[in-house]
This record gives sequence, C-alpha cells and structure tokens, in this order.
Amino acid sequence: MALEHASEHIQALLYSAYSTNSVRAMEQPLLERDVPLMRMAASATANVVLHTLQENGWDNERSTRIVVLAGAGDNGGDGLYAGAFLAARGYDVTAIAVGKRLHNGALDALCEAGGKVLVLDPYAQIPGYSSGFSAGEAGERLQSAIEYVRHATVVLDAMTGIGVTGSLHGIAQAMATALGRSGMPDSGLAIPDDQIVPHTPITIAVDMPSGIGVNDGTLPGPYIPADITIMFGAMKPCAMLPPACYACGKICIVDFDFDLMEMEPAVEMVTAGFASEAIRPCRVEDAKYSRGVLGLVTGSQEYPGAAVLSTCAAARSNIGMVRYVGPQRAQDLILHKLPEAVMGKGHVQAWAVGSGVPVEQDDADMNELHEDIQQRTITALLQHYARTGNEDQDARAEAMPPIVVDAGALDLLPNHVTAQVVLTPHAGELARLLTRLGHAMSPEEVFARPWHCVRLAAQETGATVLLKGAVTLVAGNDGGTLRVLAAGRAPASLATAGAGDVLTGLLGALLAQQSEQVHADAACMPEIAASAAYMHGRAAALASGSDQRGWHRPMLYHAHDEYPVVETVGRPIVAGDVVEAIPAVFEALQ
Ligand SMILES: NC(=O)C1=CN([C@@H]2O[C@H](COP(=O)(O)OP(=O)(O)OC[C@H]3O[C@@H](n4cnc5c(N)ncnc54)[C@H](O)[C@@H]3O)[C@@H](O)[C@H]2O)[C@@H](O)CC1
Ligand SMILES: Nc1ncnc2c1ncn2[C@@H]1O[C@H](COP(=O)(O)OP(=O)(O)O)[C@@H](O)[C@H]1O
Repeated sequence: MALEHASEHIQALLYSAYSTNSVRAMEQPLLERDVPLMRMAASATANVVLHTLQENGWDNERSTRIVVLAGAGDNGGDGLYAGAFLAARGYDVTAIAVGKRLHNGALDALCEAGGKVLVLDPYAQIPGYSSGFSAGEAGERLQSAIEYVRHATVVLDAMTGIGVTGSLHGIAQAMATALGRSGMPDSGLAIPDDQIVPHTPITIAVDMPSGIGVNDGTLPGPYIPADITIMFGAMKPCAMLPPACYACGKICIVDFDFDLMEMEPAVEMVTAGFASEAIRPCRVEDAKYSRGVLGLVTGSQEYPGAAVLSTCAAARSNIGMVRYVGPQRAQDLILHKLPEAVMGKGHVQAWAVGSGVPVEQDDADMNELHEDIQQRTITALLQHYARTGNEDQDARAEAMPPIVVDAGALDLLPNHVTAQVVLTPHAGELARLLTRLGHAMSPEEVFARPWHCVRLAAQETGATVLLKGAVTLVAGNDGGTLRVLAAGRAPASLATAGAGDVLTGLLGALLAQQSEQVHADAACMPEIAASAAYMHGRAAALASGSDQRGWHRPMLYHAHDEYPVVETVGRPIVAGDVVEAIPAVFEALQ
C-alpha cells in the first residue's frame, strides 16, 4: 500500500500541475510544522547550478560569474540562500536587487558567504545598502546590471514567484525587456539535444520564469525564458500550458512531500497508462458489432483525401467496422485503399463528422454549399445533439451515440450540445467557433491564450473541446467542474496536412469502442479525447522515428533521475504514415 502510494505520488509530481492556491494549501501544513522549505529550495537550486556548471565543464569557481536576480518576496529569498551556498563554495556571486526589499535572513547569509549586492531601486530599503540615489544614477545602475547579467555564466531568476499576477512592472519589467522576450515565444528548433549550441548565460528559474502567467500559461508581457526551471513541491500549470511551457525549458521538480493525492490538479498530462484505459480489449466472444462501429461523414468533392485518412485511421484503431457516408468519388478512393469499409448509413456506436467538409462561406457560394449533401447530413445529425432546455428533447439528445465534430462541421454545430459531443478544432477553427458564439477571437489570440479559449468553448457549448497543437489541450465537464487534460506526445513533424483528419478517425474509433462507458457516464469524454491525442502523437513519433515531443516530462531532483534526451528528430512523415503506425501504438499500450 505504501509503495502504491509512493508511486502515485511520483506520477502526480511528474504529470500533474496544481494551481497556486492548491500549492499554498499544500505548503501550509509544512510551514506550520516549521519544515524549512526555503532552505530546502535553496539547497536544491544551488545543487542544480553546480550540476549544470559541472556538465558544461565550468569548474573554475573564480571565473564563473553567478548572478541572482532577486525580488522582494520569498522567491528572492530562495535565490539569495542558493547564492549564499554557492558563494561559500568559492563562486563569484552577485545579487541584483530588483525590488525595494530583500529577504533579510537570506541577504545576511549571502553577505556572510562573501556574495555582493547591487541595488537598483533608489527607493529601496535594504539594510546596509544606501539608496536615495538620483534617477540618472538609477538608469546607469540598471544599464550596468544588464551588461553584468549578459556576461554572467549562470543567472538565477528569482525576481518573481507564484504570488505574481499580470505582467511584470517596474525594474523587473525593465530587466525582462532587456534580457528576455515579449509576446509570443520561440519554442526553439526541434533538433537533437547534441546539436544545441551551448550558450551563456544559462538561465535557471527559481520556481517559475519571471513574467509568465503561472496559472493560465499566458505570456502577458516581457518575461525571461529559462533553460531550466526548478519547481518546488509540485508543477504549476505554466509548466504544461502553451505558450508559457516553452519558456520553462527543462523542468526539475523538488519533492517537498506535499499531499498531492488530496488535491485536484489544474492540468493533467496524459501518460501511456492513462491512454491505455481508453482501449477496449478484444473479448473471446466478440463479433464485429460488439467491438464498435464508427460512422464517418467526412470528405467532400473538394477534399476526398480527408475521407480516406479519417476512415483508414478509424479502421486501424481497434474497432469492428467503419461505415462511410459521402460523395461517390470519396467512396471510390476509400474502397481502393480500404475494401473493408462499408458504404452508406447503418447502425453505429459513434460518429465522426466534418474533416474535409468545407467551412461555411460568408459570400455568394453559401447557397451552393448549403446544397452540399455532406453539410445537410451533418446539420441534420448535429440537431439531435442540441440542448434546448426541453426535458424530453434533452433526454433524447443524451441517448445519442458519442460524436467527433471536426473542421467544416464546427460551423454547423448548435450553440448548446450534450456532453457526448467532442469538438476537435485547431486554433483557426476555435477562433471561428468562439467568434460565432459571441466571443470575437483571432487565431493569434487562441495561440496566446489556449487554456482560456478551450475552457471557454467547453463552457459555452457543453461539449468536450480538444484544441490541437504541439501540446493539445482538452477541456470538458467532469461532474460539474471543468477538467483540463494535455497531451504533448507528438513530434513537430506531425504538423502536416491531413494529420487532423487522422485524429478524427482515431478518436471516433475510441468512442465507438467505449460507447457503453460514455453512455454510463459522459464525464469520460475528456479522458477518451485526450487519450486519442496521446495515441495520435505516439503514432507520429513511431512513424517518424522521433524522440522529439511538444512536452517532455520533468526530472525529479534527487531521485537519480535525468532529463529526457532527444537523440533524433527522425524522418519527415505524411499523415498516411501516421495511419500505418496506429496499430503498433495499440499493441504497445494494451
Ligand atoms: N488531403 C485532404 O483531403 C486534406 C483535407 N484537409 C481538410 O481541409 C479542410 C480545411 O483545412 P484547414 O482548416 O487547414 O484550412 P485552411 O488551411 O484553409 O485554414 C483555415 C483557416 O484556419 C487557419 N489555420 C489553419 N490551420 C491552422 C492551425 N493549425 N492553427 C491555426 N490556424 C490555422 C488558416 O490560417 C485559415 O485562416 C478541413 O476540412 C480539413 O479536414 C486538411 O486536413 C488537409 C488534407
Ligand atoms: N508543432 C507541433 N508539434 C506536434 N504536433 C503538432 C504541432 N502542430 C500541430 N500538431 C498536430 O498536428 C495535427 C494537425 O491537425 P490539423 O491542424 O487539423 O491539420 P489538418 O487540417 O491538415 O488535418 C494536430 O493533431 C496537431 O495537434
């Protein structure tokens, strides 16, 4: 039992992220017992710095310049104590005070160990350091501090911690503007680790990089991207949510033995074990109908390839049969590739609609498109999922089979639907959907605030919403609360035409094989959707032979653990290669 608990605790450390309120609640009992959390954080930070220096062969203490960007809060205290530890080992350590105060005990420790302090704020009240200097001198101090940091070996970013909301201001903002980035991130080249050119300074963030949105994963203003982020006690949502997760670099978790099992995570990253739950194992007495039948209304005259990709992906995803409804040209192409497919309507356990179906046009073509038989079929089907407030109608809607709604079908979705519906937009399609629902949004805004947008769409429509990306986010109802799951298993080479159509088929097939579970409790929809995204990403990794992923698990400090290594980014792929790799993923997960 104890072992099981320990392994669940480690799983939660590595794959769950907790809001700052939850972290504070978990911290409280330890603080009440006088557990020296700050000392523990500082000692871990110093050891990570030492390890990084050793790894890079920078073992000359005197010529190694370590800078601590120290804020006024506890986070600054962690950084200063870590600086004290390193100064005592003979390193050249300078703390740059960006606020009006410094943690007193930590400042004393740093000074006693031989560390230096540079104060930037003329209104600072830091014992032993004069302030009240002129605005001109403040500007000069800031400039020389920025130059000093640029020539450092290691920068410990301890300016702000989890208490900060919104964008940085004052001197911290000026530092981040000069040393970091603003706006959208550069997630870095998807290349093997041994091709990454070493650089200085190496930036190590204490608990979180300054300037990023800790709970919502946004980049609200200037921020300092980290090469390594040391997170204490638990991962925060910014470690998993794009775009902020790209600013965290490699993540190292320091276990404080928080009671993680008692707390609801804010975001959960899908693992192999989690995804395997979505697979229905074959039973001895199975018939093709009991294994699940998926109906697809995908493809069009314009995009018949999407019909082929979605249908072939579904057929390889552990179900008994696929039924296809669509234009003759698409039928011919499907049968050529997949003679097992059955054409025309019939009984199904789940539906997948919309991939390769053109979107509604705002111009004169609209009438013509309304005539499109695919769109009419999808519109009629989706009406059965509408929530109207009428009890009988809603009960009938809840009895419908689960359905995946992708691409062109998103435009045909009723505003309020039942929980059996899962939407699979990319950022462009989600922006379009939210705009139609009265929340005007551009694709760029969705990229900048994916966590907000995916939750908003789930709240507004009542559906589970899967927002595709390097880290795919899923939001859906879980017994009255909104649950957010993430899947970051895909290599960037999955960003190729038709990959989304493959996901539609794979997800539809998982829903068909789990339709009984969905009928018993539709709260499993987000789990199945996120599992599909994981399996889709893993199939792409297999097809391309790539170790690269949208998200890599953190390293556990002091557990003889190491950061995951990207040895190869593999071969380029087409969406059809992902289809071929799907059965091997089922084999690996079962
Ligand atoms: N072989 C085929 O038959 C293929 C069919 N496809 C189908 O083609 C239709 C149209 O596809 P698209 O939506 O890519 O059409 P577009 O490429 O026309 O994109 C529509 C809008 O969304 C934006 N957008 C596209 N991809 C985005 C992303 N990943 N993130 C943010 N914004 C994005 C674009 O800038 C554009 O404004 C869909 O029905 C799709 O299923 C595609 O999957 C490609 C392959
Ligand atoms: N940078 C990336 N890294 C990993 N996967 C990605 C990346 N960008 C996109 N993807 C994945 O590629 C797929 C693209 O789907 P979509 O945008 O619908 O394309 P299409 O419409 O051409 O099929 C999604 O599953 C998405 O999660």
